[in-house]
Amino acid sequence: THKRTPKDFIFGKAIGEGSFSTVYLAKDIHTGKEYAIKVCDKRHIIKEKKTEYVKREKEVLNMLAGAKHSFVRLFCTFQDMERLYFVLSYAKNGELLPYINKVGSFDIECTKFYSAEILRALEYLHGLGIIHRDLKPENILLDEKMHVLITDFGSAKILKDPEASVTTHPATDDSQQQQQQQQQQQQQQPYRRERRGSFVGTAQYVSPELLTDKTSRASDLWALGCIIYQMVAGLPPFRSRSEYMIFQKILKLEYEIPDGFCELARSLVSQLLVLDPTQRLGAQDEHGAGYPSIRAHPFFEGVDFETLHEQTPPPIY
Ligand SMILES: NC(=O)Nc1ccc2c(c1)=C(Cc1cc(-c3cccc(C(=O)NCCN4CCCCC4)c3)c[nH]1)C(=O)N=2
Repeated sequence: THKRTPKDFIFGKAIGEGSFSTVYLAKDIHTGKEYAIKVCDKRHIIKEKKTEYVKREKEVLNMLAGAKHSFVRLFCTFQDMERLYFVLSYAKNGELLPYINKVGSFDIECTKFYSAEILRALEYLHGLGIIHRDLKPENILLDEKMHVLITDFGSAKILKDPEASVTTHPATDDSQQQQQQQQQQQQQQPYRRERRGSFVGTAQYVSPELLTDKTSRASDLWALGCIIYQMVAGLPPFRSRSEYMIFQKILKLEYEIPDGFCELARSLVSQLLVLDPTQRLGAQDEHGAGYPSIRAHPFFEGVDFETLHEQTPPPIY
């Protein structure tokens, strides 16, 4: 097939906004197929010193080419003078977040199903030595049949030695960190520390170690805990009017379980929202062998993890 250009597509509405990109619904003129095309402005990426993030996203998407489901696929890339184009899967039902907001909170069957689909995706991702690092309901998409497609790997980390459970970065001094955090508050941007190799995702889902410069696959397990909490309660566990206040609550593990919160979900969430990443449920499971200790939690009683993708997702109402 010849190298595509923007002229091969009819661009429709914007369906997503990344920090350095806009995602458009687009139709391939030749096949009529719909895609999501992520368009990145070259000048902005260079100015913000984010070329590494764009390269990393393409590298991870290529590593995921063998995954049969659970992740958006990268079909092709091309560029023109001003922009880079990533032709990605179009997830017809969009992000998980509007569904949580629409129904207020998920019932237990929905929470179990979608938590299990996200866990299966993390097992595959971590099995390849990839940490997502910005997992949140906006990056969990739903395909035409309402199955999960994980997206946005711009913040991902590829562990060189997947056996290494934690990688560390030289910590910045507090004053520099606080100053940067105050800067971030004004911008209300996803909190990314502007230092070589260091970043964090989005405040509400950031694990404590991401704030103290240590990255591990357990960071995604923390985000999973936050997302399960949010499916049950309707809101994320750590909330405040500023990102800095959210970080303080995370580091103090300051969150509440509302009345009526399902006891089994509370038990699972409390074993994932653990400050020490090595003590989180699943953190001690053997690398590359999935998360048997999370699957075994009573919350997932009755879930058949091996046939999730063949199952009809429970209705969200
Ligand atoms: N940062 C990223 O990588 N972002 C990406 C990447 C790939 C990608 C991506 C984002 C996609 C986002 C997306 C957004 C949408 C969408 C946008 C606006 C509206 C809708 C929509 O109305 N969906 C119907 C379901 N709604 C949901 C909420 C309740 C009412 C009914 C979908 C569909 N797909 C996508 O399909 N593929």
